[in-house]
Amino acid sequence: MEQRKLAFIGAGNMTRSLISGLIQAGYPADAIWAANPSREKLDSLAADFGIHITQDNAEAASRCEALVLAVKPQMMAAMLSPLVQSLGGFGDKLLISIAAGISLSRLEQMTGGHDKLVRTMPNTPSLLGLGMTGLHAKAHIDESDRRYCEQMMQCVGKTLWVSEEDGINQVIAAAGSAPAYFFLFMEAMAEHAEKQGFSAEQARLLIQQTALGAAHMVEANPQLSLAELRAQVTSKGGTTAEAIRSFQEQDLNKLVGQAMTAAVARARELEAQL
Ligand SMILES: NC(=O)C1=CN([C@@H]2O[C@H](COP(=O)(O)OP(=O)(O)OC[C@H]3O[C@@H](n4cnc5c(N)ncnc54)[C@H](OP(=O)(O)O)[C@@H]3O)[C@@H](O)[C@H]2O)C=CC1
Ligand SMILES: O=C(O)[C@@H]1CCC=N1
Repeated sequence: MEQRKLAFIGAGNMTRSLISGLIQAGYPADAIWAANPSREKLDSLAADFGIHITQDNAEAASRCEALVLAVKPQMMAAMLSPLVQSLGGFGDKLLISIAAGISLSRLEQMTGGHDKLVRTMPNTPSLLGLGMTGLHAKAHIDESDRRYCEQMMQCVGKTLWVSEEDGINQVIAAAGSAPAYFFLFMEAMAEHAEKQGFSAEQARLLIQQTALGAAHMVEANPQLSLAELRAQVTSKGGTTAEAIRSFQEQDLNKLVGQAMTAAVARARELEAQL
């Protein structure tokens, strides 16, 4: 991929995932900067990946052509305001936000009218190169900037462009927040398995291997619908049918739909607040 000078502002979990993926994909460490107020995460990024680090956001930003805005949504305005001041604007730099709940128009305001912006929504499996990232940009963002963002995110997983900005909020519900839904489901299964006499370690093994196997089955069989894969496990008059009947009696689909709707509602609420 194109190797622009790239700065990460905020050196938390998502930054670590992205830097790890970029380095593994052959992006030169010398072209990457990370900035963060506290030192510890920076030191460990420098030790692990050999990138440049600084506690001064303006230093990282001024040295780079592309910036990943990787602070918590609630910190974005407080981070950008002094940065805009000390740089006197972002010039021709490409700004890539990974934050939930901050719209492009709000980012434009926070950056003093800068409009070379791309919104992305990754998720934590990016840490393992198994991420899923949604991307959105307004029509004026050119092809090379789009390709650059897409290739960066493809270093840590798969990507999907959404044509409407609200699609990013739908990506949050279906992918950004979604690893936690699967963890919650696995927690519930593990808790029950433990109650039936398995040790915590045994319960985790049973459930993690099954979840992994199920995800691989989906990936390896694109010709089969999810319902068909489920049908393959569900023998007529058998055990699975009873478990599925029990889920459906509780209207699992409605429950899941409500949870995803709640995630989108919260993302929209943040967009209105921040
Ligand atoms: N976690 C997830 O599953 C996902 C998160 N996101 C988005 O990614 C973004 C980052 O999340 P995540 O990596 O999990 O969060 P983290 O809290 O792990 O990282 C945020 C980092 O920003 C640093 N920071 C705080 N203030 C500033 C500042 N003024 N200048 C520079 N750095 C600052 C913090 O430093 P310190 O700790 O030293 O205060 C921290 O290291 C969020 O906007 C979130 O919405 C998107 C998709 C998935
Ligand atoms: O929970 C959150 O707000 C962030 C965004 C998606 C995943 N974590």
